[in-house]
Amino acid sequence: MPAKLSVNLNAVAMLRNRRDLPWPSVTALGRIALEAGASGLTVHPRPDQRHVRFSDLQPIRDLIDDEFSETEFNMEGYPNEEFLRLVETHEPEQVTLVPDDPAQATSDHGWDFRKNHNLLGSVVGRLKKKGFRVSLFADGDEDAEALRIARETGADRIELYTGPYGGCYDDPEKAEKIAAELARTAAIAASLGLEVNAGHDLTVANLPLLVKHVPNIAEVSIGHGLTADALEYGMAETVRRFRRACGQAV
Ligand SMILES: CC(=O)[C@@H](O)[C@H](O)COP(=O)(O)O
Ligand SMILES: NCC(=O)COP(=O)(O)O
Repeated sequence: MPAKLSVNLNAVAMLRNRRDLPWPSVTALGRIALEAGASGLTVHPRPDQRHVRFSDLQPIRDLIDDEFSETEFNMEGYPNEEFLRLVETHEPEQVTLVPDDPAQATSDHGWDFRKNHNLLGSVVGRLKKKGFRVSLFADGDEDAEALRIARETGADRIELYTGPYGGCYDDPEKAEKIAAELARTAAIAASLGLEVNAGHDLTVANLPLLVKHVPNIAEVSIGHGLTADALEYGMAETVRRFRRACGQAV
């Protein structure tokens, strides 16, 4: 089954925030992405609202409910009380928990599952009680014990952090090596009953090798590289290009 594509709208929101004007519209670009066959929309409402604002969340929820009910909303964030309240208010189908410090420039590492198993156990328990699918951001080099701990939190999925893989755009040998390590981690995760997502710095160029090595990726969430391409090809054509790169028949 080819990986599904969830379009991350952070970069669209970042562009919108440059001026006190309502364009580019996060929901308008989200609609084009879903019309072109994306399986969902992802946002990462950071505490400083540098890009996606809390006021963007309900319009995205309404867009999916009213016009694309077969697609999904995925919210990413650090599980502080503010974020958990946003999740419980806007009810995304999936919540992706990341260990980000508010001052971080971007998400650049996964959870230390051994160190955070109490925090994650309690937060995942709260989210599972409310029926959310929970994914935990992972470095992708975890051993079986760490992945077992991740599974024992009650989480449904891990999301492989593919930043280092994306950074190998000029080093095919290193890309191959990292893809093989991600495949190893994904296979152990699957054997423990965890589904596998992936995301960060993925592009049309690097997706084919990743999905070849890691055929059990359920969903990739992509924003930066996809938005860059959308400036060149338009959002609709870009989503089709990324879907093909995931191995989808388009
Ligand atoms: C979790 C992850 O890798 C990305 O989805 C993250 O949302 C990127 O955040 P910025 O768009 O703020 O860089
Ligand atoms: N979880 C990854 C994501 O949503 C987007 O990451 P990027 O493509 O903006 O690097």
